[in-house]
Amino acid sequence: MKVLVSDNLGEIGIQMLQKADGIDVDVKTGLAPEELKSIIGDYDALVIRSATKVTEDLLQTAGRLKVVGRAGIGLDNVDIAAASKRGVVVMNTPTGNVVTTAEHAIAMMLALSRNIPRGTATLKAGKWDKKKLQGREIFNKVIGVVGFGKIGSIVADRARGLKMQVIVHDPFVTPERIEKDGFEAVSLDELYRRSDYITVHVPKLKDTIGFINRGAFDKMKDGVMLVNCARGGIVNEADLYDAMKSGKVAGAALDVFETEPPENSPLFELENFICTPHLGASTKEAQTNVAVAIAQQIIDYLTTGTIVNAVNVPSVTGDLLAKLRPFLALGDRMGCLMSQLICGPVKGVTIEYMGDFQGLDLSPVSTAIIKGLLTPMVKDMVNSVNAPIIAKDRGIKVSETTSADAEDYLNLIRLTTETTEMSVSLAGTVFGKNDPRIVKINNFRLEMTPHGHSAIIHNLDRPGAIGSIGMTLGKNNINIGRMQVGQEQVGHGEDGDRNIIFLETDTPIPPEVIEELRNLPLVKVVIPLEL
Ligand SMILES: NC(=O)c1ccc[n+]([C@@H]2O[C@H](COP(=O)([O-])OP(=O)(O)OC[C@H]3O[C@@H](n4cnc5c(N)ncnc54)[C@H](O)[C@@H]3O)[C@@H](O)[C@H]2O)c1
Ligand SMILES: O=C(O)[C@H](O)COP(=O)(O)O
Repeated sequence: MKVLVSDNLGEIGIQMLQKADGIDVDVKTGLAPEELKSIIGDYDALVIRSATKVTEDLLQTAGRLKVVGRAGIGLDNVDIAAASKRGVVVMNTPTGNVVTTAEHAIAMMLALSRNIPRGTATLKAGKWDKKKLQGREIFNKVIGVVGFGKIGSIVADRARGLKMQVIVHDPFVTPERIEKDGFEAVSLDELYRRSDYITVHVPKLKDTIGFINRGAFDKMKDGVMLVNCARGGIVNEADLYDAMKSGKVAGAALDVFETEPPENSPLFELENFICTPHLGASTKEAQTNVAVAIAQQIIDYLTTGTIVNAVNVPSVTGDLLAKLRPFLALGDRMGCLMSQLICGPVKGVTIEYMGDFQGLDLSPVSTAIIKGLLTPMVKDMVNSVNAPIIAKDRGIKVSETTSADAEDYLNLIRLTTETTEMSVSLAGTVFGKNDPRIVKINNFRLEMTPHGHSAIIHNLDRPGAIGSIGMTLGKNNINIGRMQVGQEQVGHGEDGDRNIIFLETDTPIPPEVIEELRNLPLVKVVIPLEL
């Protein structure tokens, strides 16, 4: 496995990757997009921060790429939809730099309030501007925190420690939750109206781009101070300039910009504007945290398939993976078997989880089923990242249910597929700890270990039927490794007059032998299977 580190990653992360068995690491930072494009085809994993742009164009040439690991939080520089379509897992490290970034927001607020950057610059320039640089206390001032996620909630907590009055706006967090943490939840308009300081900690989304704009500034208190250590573009820089010029905003501190690095920003000419070059996460501690986290996540994914902190596929930790593995294997095989039993375009899939699954999150199992079902249709294009997307693109409606009743089993997964031509249902279970079995196909009960070369044969339940099948295979030199016979249920547990025979053979059954079997008088249906 080859890993390319294309942005500055803490040395400890590079060392971890270098020490990992079976992993080769190249560190090539500052590459131009064309240079990166020319080499990305050699790599299984790409480790980035915010500088490398992972575009659709780049991904098109990244034939081997399995995972993009972001040492940090923001993924604005990654085309996640394009990565998902190509089956590339995108992971980040959502917690490693949150304390550091929250501290940066607090530092910006204090630096702004006490004119620290100007004090430093003027003094170094030989001036003693003591009179001009009078600041303001933050004690008892109102700070409005916009976005009460990981960073916003730490900022709120630190501001409380500084004896500020903290008000919070986050439409996706209940007021009860905000109040439980001891803060006042308010509407955005109220936050604008009451705050002496406003600090922004929201992601850059369709709804948050430019949402601190002229209209927002108009609603703010005169003399407000603004801090943005979240993402460039959340604050409209042209409107901020006007609001500062007019005196509405007494000071602003930006760590992030609409364009990074910003070129000739008019804000730079304003004395009460301070800034840092996207330094929010840049402390030794945070960079160690995110480097260690991403290196471990990449190693785990490449060596054991464990997925942690992926944004485009459910996280499956090693522990959970160990418990889920038998069900993942069963789900994948059930999907694969189903794809060979149906004909016609698939309209919908219903997955029923019945019985005891020890409280496990089964969404990865559903993805494994869909992947198994789609694999024969789209081959290598499908994997556990893009399976749900491909199903959706094909108009396949997937529904899941759970219930306590698992018939005679401890746990049972029933998969029903509706195509334009038929409806097929099959059920599987895990025996013991790790033994997947198919136990029902439509109304036929059986006990099938789903792997290898096999065939399903429907025959009339008459003397000589099974013998004729065995003879035909023997005559053609095909050894039966295992044979199971089940009976059709016609209702209330009664058996019908058809058998279903499941055969495992040592070698595939050639098409001409399948035809021979189909021509036997008591045989009705022969379906060859490769599982
Ligand atoms: N400057 C840096 O170096 C740096 C470092 C780390 C993170 N960040 C950025 O900081 C921001 C916050 O990161 P986080 O880890 O706290 O994210 P998070 O996902 O934990 O929290 C974001 C919060 O914003 C809320 N939110 C979403 N839309 C909102 C809206 N319209 N109004 C109010 N609240 C809204 C969400 O409900 C959520 O609680 C992100 O933009 C992230 O990219 C910057
Ligand atoms: O999203 C983040 O983690 C921060 O913006 C930090 O970005 P950086 O890793 O490029 O400093």
